[in-house]
Amino acid sequence: MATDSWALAVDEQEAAADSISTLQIKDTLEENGTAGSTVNKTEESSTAAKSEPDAPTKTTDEDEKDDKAAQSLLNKLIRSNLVNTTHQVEVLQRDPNSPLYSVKSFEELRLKPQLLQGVYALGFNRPSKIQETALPMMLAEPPQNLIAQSQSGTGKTAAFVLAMLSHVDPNKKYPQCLCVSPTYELALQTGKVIEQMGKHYPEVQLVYAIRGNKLQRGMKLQEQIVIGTPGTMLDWCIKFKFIDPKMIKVFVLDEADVMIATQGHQDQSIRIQRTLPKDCQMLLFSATFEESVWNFAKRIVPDPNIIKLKREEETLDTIKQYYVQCTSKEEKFQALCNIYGAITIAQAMVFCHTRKTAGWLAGELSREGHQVALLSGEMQVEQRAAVIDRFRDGKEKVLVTTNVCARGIDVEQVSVVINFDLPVDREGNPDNETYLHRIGRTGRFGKRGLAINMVDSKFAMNVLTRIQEHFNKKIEKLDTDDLDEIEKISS
Ligand SMILES: Nc1ncnc2c1ncn2[C@@H]1O[C@H](COP(=O)(O)OP(=O)(O)OP(=O)(O)O)[C@@H](O)[C@H]1O
Repeated sequence: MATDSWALAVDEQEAAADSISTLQIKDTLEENGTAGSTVNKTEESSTAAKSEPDAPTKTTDEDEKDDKAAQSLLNKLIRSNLVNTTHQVEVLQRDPNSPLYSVKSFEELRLKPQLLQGVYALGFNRPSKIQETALPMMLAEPPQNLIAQSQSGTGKTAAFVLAMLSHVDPNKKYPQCLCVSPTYELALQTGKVIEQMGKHYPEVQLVYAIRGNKLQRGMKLQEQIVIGTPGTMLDWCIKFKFIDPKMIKVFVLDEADVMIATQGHQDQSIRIQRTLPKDCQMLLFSATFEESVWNFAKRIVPDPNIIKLKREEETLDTIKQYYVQCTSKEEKFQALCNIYGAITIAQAMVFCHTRKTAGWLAGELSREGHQVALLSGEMQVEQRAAVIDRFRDGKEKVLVTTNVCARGIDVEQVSVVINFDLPVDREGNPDNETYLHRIGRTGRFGKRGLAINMVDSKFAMNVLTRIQEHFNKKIEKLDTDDLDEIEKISS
């Protein structure tokens, strides 16, 4: 296929994606004026969050698009620290005979002093678990390829940013590192980390290869690091030749699991990769590692070392589970009020099936005098981040949300989870995984948690029974008209 025809196809694809969404980025996110960033922000929009502010209230979870990119951005926006992890690192070396290095301090990595200063300025005292093993591999000579998987917030971004900054030659004024991110906003977030970590290394410059950042035809980029989305990056390499791919030393593909969720991104990334020299270091990161991600990773990264951080098994062992039998949503609301009247609940998350129910319930609860936060799919990502942030700070005591909206978001201090509606999939079958994930968050770190399920129909009772069977754990019946009985559950 001629270069121009596929580039046109990419353009059309991106334009179509852009027209769906209208995410506004807060000023704080757009402060990218430093380190030579040449970004034209006026034309940007994104596929990260498909918000529909004027759309009528939808009634099914189906409408609440499980948008991985939005979720990932949300987690980044609200996170101020490393995720607490006791996970084990699993390492698969390309050459099992070569010694495996891991470092316990940043000094051991012999970083450039400007970069060490940047690391400390960010408040990092020591490498995170994934960084302990990944950094020596990434900084090794000759460079090693790496596929790394660990949950969000474990320090992957900081690790590859440090690797890119370490590998560039600031005296050479052309691109040497390419970093591909699934969306404009995620690229911007990574760019921010590059700017912060490279704060004391101003000779290294960064440019954003994103739609709307229009460069003059025929120009050659002078910045050493280019970060962007696959379509534009590909154009800049092949169609416009702003970048000479043959000079690239490090290629990073971030958020591979999000990347493959967008049609076309996979092909574009592979096409970029094919233009790079054989000895270019290929690094791929992903929060999850299902088969599709793995297949993609293998095509992008030849002869990889592989690092995996195992996710902690969620368990229902430390959680007391109850159900309350009702006949309507009004009765469920009353039961909820009774529970609140009888026991002191530090913070609770209440899950509803639809946005409509969530909105209604939040309204009723605040009329009862509760400090309620509502997290809903129609909110823009940044509004959602603000809501979670306030809840995490304890400004609100109850967070009402829908399952889709809150998936993958960790609020660890919650002591009670209430399933106002039980989680079901689109066919109406019990969604055991979501149940475990919702409930599992209450019993973290050995603390005892409490989960209360509201049942208002034969259908819901059947779902509950199947959940019980699946986990082989009894869910006790709770009579919410009996205050003594409710009091007992909190002891
Ligand atoms: N060694 C470290 N010490 C302290 N904080 C760190 C360290 N490494 C990273 N962090 C901080 O922890 C948070 C998560 O790190 P980072 O964004 O690199 O994780 P991630 O695995 O890339 O997550 P995501 O997949 O969501 O991007 C950030 O706020 C980052 O500044």
